Amino acid sequence: MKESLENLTQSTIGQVLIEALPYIRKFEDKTFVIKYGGAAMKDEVLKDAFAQNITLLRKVGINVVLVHGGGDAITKTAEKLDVSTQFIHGKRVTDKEMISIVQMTLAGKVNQDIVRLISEHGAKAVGVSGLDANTIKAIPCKEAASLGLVGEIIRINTGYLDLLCHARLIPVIAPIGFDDEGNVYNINADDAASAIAIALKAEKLIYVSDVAGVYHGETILKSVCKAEAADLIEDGVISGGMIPKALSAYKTLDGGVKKIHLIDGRLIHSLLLEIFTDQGIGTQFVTERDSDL
Ligand SMILES: Nc1ncnc2c1ncn2[C@@H]1O[C@H](COP(=O)(O)OP(=O)(O)O)[C@@H](O)[C@H]1O
Ligand SMILES: CC(=O)N[C@@H](CCC(=O)OP(=O)(O)O)C(=O)O
Repeated sequence: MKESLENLTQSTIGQVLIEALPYIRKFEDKTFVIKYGGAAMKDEVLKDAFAQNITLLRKVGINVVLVHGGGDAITKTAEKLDVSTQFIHGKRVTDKEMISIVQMTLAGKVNQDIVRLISEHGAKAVGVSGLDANTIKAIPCKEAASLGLVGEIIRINTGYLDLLCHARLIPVIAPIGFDDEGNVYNINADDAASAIAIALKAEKLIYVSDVAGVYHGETILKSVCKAEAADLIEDGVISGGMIPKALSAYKTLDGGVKKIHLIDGRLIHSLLLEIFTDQGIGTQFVTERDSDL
């Protein structure tokens, strides 16, 4: 009995690996932008598994570009320094003192921790702050009067990111931007991932977050089109942090990226399941109902 169960397990494992083959062939040399956030950035086991997943994607020939968040880490650093934090519609009010904290936390600590973890698993990651090689050029966002130094991206230096990808390195990008006047801007990580995916003409943008997908009541929507999302936002079904995520997803679709997924970072190996299995997981954002699935 034990032997047959072992056989069954082996055959299942074999089946899963074989299922991955067409995807590995299809995605070789394609660019995937991954927005890394939520529990997969905090829990030690999930962090480790995520770094393994990223390493595997790179090793099978996918150009992986990571854009990380770190909102909680910024808030914690600010608290330690006795600086209070305020958000307006999900975006942090950022004055001169806060932008130093953002830069220090994202580019100095969060970014380098991710680079180290990926390197431990055998891929080579390069930390990229948006200021490095002029990667993220920004202007003050439309709400600058209330938000301060929060930026809207106007240009991505794709040359530098392409160079890293061609060298089979993994860019790990901290979402801060610069302008010609020497200002540094705090940029929402979902917005940064969107702009980078469009600029790199990515095959996919994947948001790794803390939910199983977009919920409508108890149901996880397998896909959600632009018109439905607008209704769900209007009805308050999509709220809070999901609003900027959904809006940035449709902006990315409009910018030419065809596949945008939201997956559950609390589920171990969710990235591999999404990319390399037939069923996929989470929610796909699509332009029109039943398109692009
Ligand atoms: N309809 C919805 N489906 C799923 N999550 C939703 C929905 N409406 C609001 N949310 C909230 O959006 C959050 C995800 O946004 P956010 O916390 O900003 O993610 P991240 O930190 O990964 O960028 C979820 O944890 C959930 O609380
Ligand atoms: C303007 C703005 O709000 N920037 C974000 C940048 C980090 C981020 O987006 O992190 P998460 O993805 O973890 O939320 C912030 O200061 O928190």
